[in-house]
Amino acid sequence: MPTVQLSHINKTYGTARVVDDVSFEVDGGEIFALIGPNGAGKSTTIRMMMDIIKPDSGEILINGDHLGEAAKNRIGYLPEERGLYRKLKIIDTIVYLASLKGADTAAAVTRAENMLRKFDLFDHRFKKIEELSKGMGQLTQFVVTVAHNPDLIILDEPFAGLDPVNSRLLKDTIRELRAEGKAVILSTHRMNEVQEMCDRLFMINKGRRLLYGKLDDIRRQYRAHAAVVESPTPLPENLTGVLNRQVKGNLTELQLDTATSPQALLTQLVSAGVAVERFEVVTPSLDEIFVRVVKQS
Ligand SMILES: Nc1ncnc2c1ncn2[C@@H]1O[C@H](COP(=O)(O)OP(=O)(O)OP(=O)(O)O)[C@@H](O)[C@H]1O
Repeated sequence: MPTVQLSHINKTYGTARVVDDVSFEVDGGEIFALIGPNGAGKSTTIRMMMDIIKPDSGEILINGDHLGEAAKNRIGYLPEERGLYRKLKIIDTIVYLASLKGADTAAAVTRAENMLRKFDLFDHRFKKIEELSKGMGQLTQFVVTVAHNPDLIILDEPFAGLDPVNSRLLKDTIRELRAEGKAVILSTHRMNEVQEMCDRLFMINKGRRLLYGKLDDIRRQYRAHAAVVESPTPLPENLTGVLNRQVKGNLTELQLDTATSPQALLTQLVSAGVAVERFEVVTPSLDEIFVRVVKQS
């Protein structure tokens, strides 16, 4: 059973349909990206998953259940606008919020303390939130988000403002949560992070689905008819199907016509006796796919 399942969700503000027939599901043990340009409908979709606002129509199920209190307690949400009570100590914040979620507070504290150790925040656990730096506050809020051991973890721009070391620590921790079987939804504008972290994605624009599927499948689908060849000797001039070539040292990037597959090019190179040291089909980055797909829509 999927951890979260959205079926045919619609939301209209005034006359604007800001979420239009959106359906997707996220399973335990995966990191799922919810991406799209500004104003696409991501936050509205997340707010509906959190039951902060209601969809006009459609269904949202958490572990197969409708969004009641029990189902909502299975969610951990890190909002983009961070907000913890500034006068409260880290440890008290964790206890308070875990108890609000109906969790065993002792278990939540143990879980949180282990994470605080990882983030080098354990010695700060009796500090007030207002005494923390921005990055420390952000990591603390992440710990608070997952302390009650939720099944579904929704993270809105979780890496914003973190230094490279903390960013890596947080990435590792998110991967560990995936390994524990959690469903993680990552909403971000940083495509390199999606490419690095996520198994599947949903791209929304103007409330509608643009892309939905496995990251690898999507990147393969948008592969260009191009290949990069590394060879110590220049490539033959008379290769069939090559529209354009760019040479940089031992590397040559070849643009192919639509009738010529990269495999056919490789066969030609091998039969011409070229010493191919590396051969790579050019796969666009998610960033390039994002720009292309949004422009087309
Ligand atoms: N409370 C509201 N009342 C009216 N319109 C709203 C409301 N909330 C959001 N919208 C509109 O819904 C659309 C989607 O907004 P949403 O915040 O979901 O986008 P987003 O994808 O999260 O964008 P961003 O990446 O900029 O955060 C926008 O056109 C926005 O103006």
